[in-house]
Amino acid sequence: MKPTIDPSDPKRPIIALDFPSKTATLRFLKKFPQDEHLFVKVGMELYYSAGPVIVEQLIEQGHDVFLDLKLHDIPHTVERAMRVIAGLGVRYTDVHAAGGSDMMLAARTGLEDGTAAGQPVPKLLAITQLTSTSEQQMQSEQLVNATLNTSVSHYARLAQKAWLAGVVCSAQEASMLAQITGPEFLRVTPGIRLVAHQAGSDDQKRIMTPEAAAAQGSSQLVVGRPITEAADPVSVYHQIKQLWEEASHGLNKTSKKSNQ
Ligand SMILES: O=c1ccn([C@@H]2O[C@H](COP(=O)(O)O)[C@@H](O)[C@H]2O)c(=O)[nH]1
Repeated sequence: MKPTIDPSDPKRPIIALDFPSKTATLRFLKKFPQDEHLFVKVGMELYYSAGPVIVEQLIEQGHDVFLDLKLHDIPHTVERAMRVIAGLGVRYTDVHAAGGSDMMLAARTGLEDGTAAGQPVPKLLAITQLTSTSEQQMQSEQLVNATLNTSVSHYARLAQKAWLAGVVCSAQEASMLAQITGPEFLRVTPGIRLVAHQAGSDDQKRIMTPEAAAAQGSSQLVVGRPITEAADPVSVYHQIKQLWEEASHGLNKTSKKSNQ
Protein backbone atom coordinates (compact mmCIF):
# COMPACT_ATOMS: atom_id res chain seq x y z
CA MET A 1 0.00 0.00 0.00
CA LYS A 2 1.32 3.45 -0.93
CA PRO A 3 1.50 5.72 2.15
CA THR A 4 -0.21 9.11 1.79
CA ILE A 5 2.43 10.93 3.80
CA ASP A 6 3.92 13.97 2.12
CA PRO A 7 7.52 14.39 3.40
CA SER A 8 7.32 18.19 3.01
CA ASP A 9 4.27 18.37 5.32
CA PRO A 10 5.31 18.56 8.97
CA LYS A 11 3.30 15.79 10.61
CA ARG A 12 1.70 16.98 13.80
CA PRO A 13 -0.19 14.63 16.09
CA ILE A 14 -3.57 16.19 16.88
CA ILE A 15 -3.70 16.91 20.62
CA ALA A 16 -7.13 16.23 22.17
CA LEU A 17 -7.70 19.19 24.51
CA ASP A 18 -10.08 17.36 26.81
CA PHE A 19 -10.12 19.96 29.58
CA PRO A 20 -13.01 21.26 31.68
CA SER A 21 -12.45 24.97 31.00
CA LYS A 22 -10.80 27.62 28.87
CA THR A 23 -8.47 28.47 31.76
CA ALA A 24 -7.23 24.89 32.11
CA THR A 25 -6.74 24.67 28.34
CA LEU A 26 -4.76 27.87 28.03
CA ARG A 27 -2.66 26.91 31.07
CA PHE A 28 -1.81 23.61 29.35
CA LEU A 29 -0.93 25.31 26.04
CA LYS A 30 1.39 27.76 27.82
CA LYS A 31 3.78 24.83 28.37
CA PHE A 32 4.52 24.86 24.61
CA PRO A 33 6.76 27.50 22.99
CA GLN A 34 4.66 30.41 21.66
CA ASP A 35 5.74 29.78 18.07
CA GLU A 36 4.78 26.06 18.18
CA HIS A 37 1.76 25.87 15.89
CA LEU A 38 -0.18 22.86 17.05
CA PHE A 39 -3.05 20.88 15.58
CA VAL A 40 -5.52 20.58 18.44
CA LYS A 41 -8.89 18.91 18.92
CA VAL A 42 -11.73 20.58 20.78
CA GLY A 43 -14.23 18.00 21.97
CA MET A 44 -17.54 18.13 23.78
CA GLU A 45 -16.21 18.81 27.28
CA LEU A 46 -14.26 21.93 26.32
CA TYR A 47 -16.75 23.21 23.75
CA TYR A 48 -19.72 22.87 26.09
CA SER A 49 -17.88 24.63 28.90
CA ALA A 50 -16.05 27.36 26.99
CA GLY A 51 -18.20 27.81 23.87
CA PRO A 52 -17.15 28.92 20.37
CA VAL A 53 -14.84 31.58 21.79
CA ILE A 54 -12.24 28.94 22.70
CA VAL A 55 -12.10 27.83 19.05
CA GLU A 56 -11.65 31.42 17.91
CA GLN A 57 -8.92 31.99 20.49
CA LEU A 58 -6.99 28.84 19.53
CA ILE A 59 -7.08 29.83 15.86
CA GLU A 60 -5.96 33.35 16.77
CA GLN A 61 -2.98 31.81 18.58
CA GLY A 62 -2.00 30.10 15.31
CA HIS A 63 -3.26 26.59 16.02
CA ASP A 64 -5.28 24.42 13.64
CA VAL A 65 -8.48 23.07 15.13
CA PHE A 66 -10.45 19.84 14.72
CA LEU A 67 -13.90 20.51 16.22
CA ASP A 68 -14.98 17.06 17.34
CA LEU A 69 -18.67 17.33 18.26
CA LYS A 70 -19.71 14.10 16.49
CA LEU A 71 -23.07 15.38 15.28
CA HIS A 72 -25.84 12.78 14.92
CA ASP A 73 -29.36 14.12 14.31
CA ILE A 74 -31.89 14.56 11.54
CA PRO A 75 -30.41 15.97 8.30
CA HIS A 76 -32.05 19.41 8.64
CA THR A 77 -30.71 19.94 12.17
CA VAL A 78 -27.21 18.80 11.23
CA GLU A 79 -27.14 21.00 8.14
CA ARG A 80 -28.08 24.07 10.21
CA ALA A 81 -25.49 23.27 12.88
CA MET A 82 -22.79 22.80 10.25
CA ARG A 83 -23.55 26.24 8.79
CA VAL A 84 -22.65 27.70 12.18
CA ILE A 85 -19.55 25.49 12.58
CA ALA A 86 -18.35 26.56 9.11
CA GLY A 87 -18.08 30.14 10.37
CA LEU A 88 -15.58 29.19 13.08
CA GLY A 89 -12.66 28.54 10.72
CA VAL A 90 -11.86 24.99 11.88
CA ARG A 91 -9.85 22.57 9.72
CA TYR A 92 -11.82 19.39 10.53
CA THR A 93 -15.19 18.60 12.02
CA ASP A 94 -17.26 15.41 12.22
CA VAL A 95 -20.55 13.51 12.29
CA HIS A 96 -21.48 9.93 13.14
CA ALA A 97 -21.71 7.81 9.97
CA ALA A 98 -24.52 5.94 11.73
CA GLY A 99 -26.65 9.06 11.12
CA GLY A 100 -26.86 7.89 7.50
CA SER A 101 -26.12 9.14 3.98
CA ASP A 102 -28.77 11.87 3.94
CA MET A 103 -27.43 13.30 7.18
CA MET A 104 -23.83 13.22 5.91
CA LEU A 105 -24.82 14.92 2.65
CA ALA A 106 -26.73 17.55 4.62
CA ALA A 107 -23.70 18.13 6.86
CA ARG A 108 -21.53 18.74 3.82
CA THR A 109 -24.04 21.12 2.30
CA GLY A 110 -24.22 23.04 5.58
CA LEU A 111 -20.43 23.38 5.72
CA GLU A 112 -20.21 24.51 2.10
CA ASP A 113 -23.05 27.01 2.43
CA GLY A 114 -21.76 28.37 5.73
CA THR A 115 -18.17 28.94 4.59
CA ALA A 116 -17.38 32.49 3.52
CA ALA A 117 -16.26 33.00 -0.08
CA GLY A 118 -12.54 32.45 -0.51
CA GLN A 119 -12.22 30.51 2.77
CA PRO A 120 -11.43 26.77 2.83
CA VAL A 121 -14.39 24.49 3.60
CA PRO A 122 -13.64 22.45 6.77
CA LYS A 123 -12.89 18.81 6.04
CA LEU A 124 -15.79 16.64 7.16
CA LEU A 125 -15.04 13.29 8.79
CA ALA A 126 -17.36 10.45 9.77
CA ILE A 127 -17.03 8.46 12.96
CA THR A 128 -17.16 4.76 12.07
CA GLN A 129 -17.01 2.65 15.23
CA LEU A 130 -15.66 4.47 18.29
CA THR A 131 -12.19 3.28 19.32
CA SER A 132 -13.64 2.50 22.76
CA THR A 133 -15.88 -0.16 21.17
CA SER A 134 -14.74 -3.78 20.89
CA GLU A 135 -16.08 -6.17 18.28
CA GLN A 136 -17.89 -8.17 20.95
CA GLN A 137 -19.57 -5.03 22.35
CA MET A 138 -20.58 -3.85 18.89
CA GLN A 139 -22.20 -7.19 18.11
CA SER A 140 -24.03 -7.60 21.41
CA GLU A 141 -25.03 -3.98 22.11
CA GLN A 142 -25.60 -2.54 18.62
CA LEU A 143 -26.90 -5.91 17.35
CA VAL A 144 -24.54 -5.71 14.37
CA ASN A 145 -24.28 -9.15 12.83
CA ALA A 146 -20.88 -8.57 11.19
CA THR A 147 -17.22 -8.20 12.07
CA LEU A 148 -15.92 -4.87 13.30
CA ASN A 149 -13.84 -4.51 10.12
CA THR A 150 -16.97 -5.03 8.00
CA SER A 151 -18.87 -2.41 9.96
CA VAL A 152 -15.99 0.13 9.77
CA SER A 153 -15.48 -0.41 6.04
CA HIS A 154 -19.24 -0.19 5.38
CA TYR A 155 -19.39 3.20 7.13
CA ALA A 156 -16.25 4.37 5.29
CA ARG A 157 -17.81 3.50 1.91
CA LEU A 158 -21.02 5.30 2.91
CA ALA A 159 -19.03 8.39 3.96
CA GLN A 160 -17.04 8.38 0.73
CA LYS A 161 -20.24 8.16 -1.34
CA ALA A 162 -21.55 11.20 0.58
CA TRP A 163 -18.39 13.12 -0.47
CA LEU A 164 -16.85 13.33 2.99
CA ALA A 165 -13.07 13.85 3.30
CA GLY A 166 -12.45 10.81 5.45
CA VAL A 167 -13.25 8.86 8.58
CA VAL A 168 -12.31 8.54 12.21
CA CYS A 169 -11.36 4.93 12.88
CA SER A 170 -8.75 3.05 14.85
CA ALA A 171 -5.28 2.68 13.34
CA GLN A 172 -5.99 -1.06 13.31
CA GLU A 173 -8.39 -0.50 10.38
CA ALA A 174 -6.35 2.17 8.53
CA SER A 175 -4.53 -0.10 6.11
CA MET A 176 -7.69 -2.00 5.21
CA LEU A 177 -9.53 1.29 4.57
CA ALA A 178 -6.75 2.64 2.37
CA GLN A 179 -7.24 -0.38 0.11
CA ILE A 180 -11.01 0.13 -0.01
CA THR A 181 -11.36 3.91 -0.25
CA GLY A 182 -7.99 4.86 -1.80
CA PRO A 183 -5.09 6.62 -0.10
CA GLU A 184 -6.48 10.20 -0.30
CA PHE A 185 -9.54 9.46 1.85
CA LEU A 186 -8.42 10.45 5.36
CA ARG A 187 -8.03 7.93 8.17
CA VAL A 188 -7.87 9.96 11.37
CA THR A 189 -6.97 7.67 14.24
CA PRO A 190 -7.47 8.18 17.98
CA GLY A 191 -6.59 5.43 20.47
CA ILE A 192 -2.85 6.10 20.18
CA ARG A 193 -0.78 4.81 23.07
CA LEU A 194 2.98 4.59 23.64
CA VAL A 195 2.71 0.93 24.57
CA ALA A 196 0.93 -1.64 22.44
CA HIS A 197 -1.02 -3.26 25.30
CA GLN A 198 -2.78 -0.84 27.58
CA ALA A 199 -3.30 -1.96 31.13
CA GLY A 200 -5.70 -0.70 33.78
CA SER A 201 -8.88 1.30 33.38
CA ASP A 202 -8.24 3.02 30.04
CA ASP A 203 -11.48 3.06 28.08
CA GLN A 204 -9.85 2.72 24.63
CA LYS A 205 -10.25 -0.80 23.19
CA ARG A 206 -8.61 -0.54 19.76
CA ILE A 207 -5.22 1.04 20.37
CA MET A 208 -1.92 1.33 18.48
CA THR A 209 1.50 2.89 18.97
CA PRO A 210 2.51 5.86 16.77
CA GLU A 211 4.98 3.68 14.83
CA ALA A 212 2.40 0.94 14.20
CA ALA A 213 -0.18 3.57 13.19
CA ALA A 214 2.29 4.99 10.65
CA ALA A 215 2.91 1.49 9.29
CA GLN A 216 -0.85 0.98 8.94
CA GLY A 217 -1.20 4.24 6.99
CA SER A 218 -2.97 6.52 9.49
CA SER A 219 -3.35 9.97 7.93
CA GLN A 220 -3.47 11.74 11.31
CA LEU A 221 -2.96 10.62 14.89
CA VAL A 222 -5.22 11.93 17.68
CA VAL A 223 -3.64 11.81 21.12
CA GLY A 224 -5.20 13.00 24.36
CA ARG A 225 -4.31 11.65 27.79
CA PRO A 226 -0.85 10.25 26.92
CA ILE A 227 0.12 13.91 26.33
CA THR A 228 -2.26 15.93 28.51
CA GLU A 229 -1.74 13.78 31.61
CA ALA A 230 2.03 13.38 31.18
CA ALA A 231 4.42 14.91 33.70
CA ASP A 232 6.14 16.61 30.75
CA PRO A 233 3.50 17.00 27.99
CA VAL A 234 5.82 18.87 25.62
CA SER A 235 8.44 16.14 25.57
CA VAL A 236 5.81 13.37 25.18
CA TYR A 237 4.26 15.34 22.29
CA HIS A 238 7.65 15.56 20.58
CA GLN A 239 8.39 11.90 21.30
CA ILE A 240 5.12 10.83 19.61
CA LYS A 241 5.70 13.26 16.72
CA GLN A 242 9.21 11.91 16.19
CA LEU A 243 8.16 8.26 16.37
CA TRP A 244 5.43 8.92 13.82
CA GLU A 245 7.69 10.98 11.54
CA GLU A 246 10.50 8.44 11.60
CA ALA A 247 8.20 5.52 10.90
CA SER A 248 6.45 7.48 8.10
CA HIS A 249 9.78 8.54 6.61
CA GLY A 250 10.93 4.91 6.51
CA LEU A 251 7.72 3.99 4.70
CA ASN A 252 8.16 6.76 2.14
CA LYS A 253 11.72 5.64 1.42
CA THR A 254 10.57 2.04 0.95
CA SER A 255 7.70 3.08 -1.33
CA LYS A 256 10.01 5.34 -3.43
CA LYS A 257 12.48 2.49 -3.86
CA SER A 258 9.76 0.06 -4.87
CA ASN A 259 8.44 2.61 -7.41
CA GLN A 260 11.86 2.94 -9.10
O1 LIG B 1 -13.50 6.82 17.91
C1 LIG B 1 -13.12 7.81 18.54
C2 LIG B 1 -13.47 9.10 18.21
C3 LIG B 1 -12.98 10.14 18.94
N1 LIG B 1 -12.15 9.94 19.98
C4 LIG B 1 -11.63 11.12 20.71
O2 LIG B 1 -10.20 11.15 20.65
C5 LIG B 1 -9.64 11.51 21.89
C6 LIG B 1 -8.78 10.40 22.39
O3 LIG B 1 -8.26 10.74 23.65
P1 LIG B 1 -7.30 9.77 24.50
O4 LIG B 1 -7.18 10.48 25.81
O5 LIG B 1 -6.00 9.71 23.73
O6 LIG B 1 -7.95 8.45 24.63
C7 LIG B 1 -10.81 11.85 22.82
O7 LIG B 1 -11.01 13.24 22.76
C8 LIG B 1 -12.01 11.15 22.19
O8 LIG B 1 -13.20 11.86 22.38
C9 LIG B 1 -11.79 8.67 20.32
O9 LIG B 1 -11.05 8.44 21.28
N2 LIG B 1 -12.27 7.64 19.58
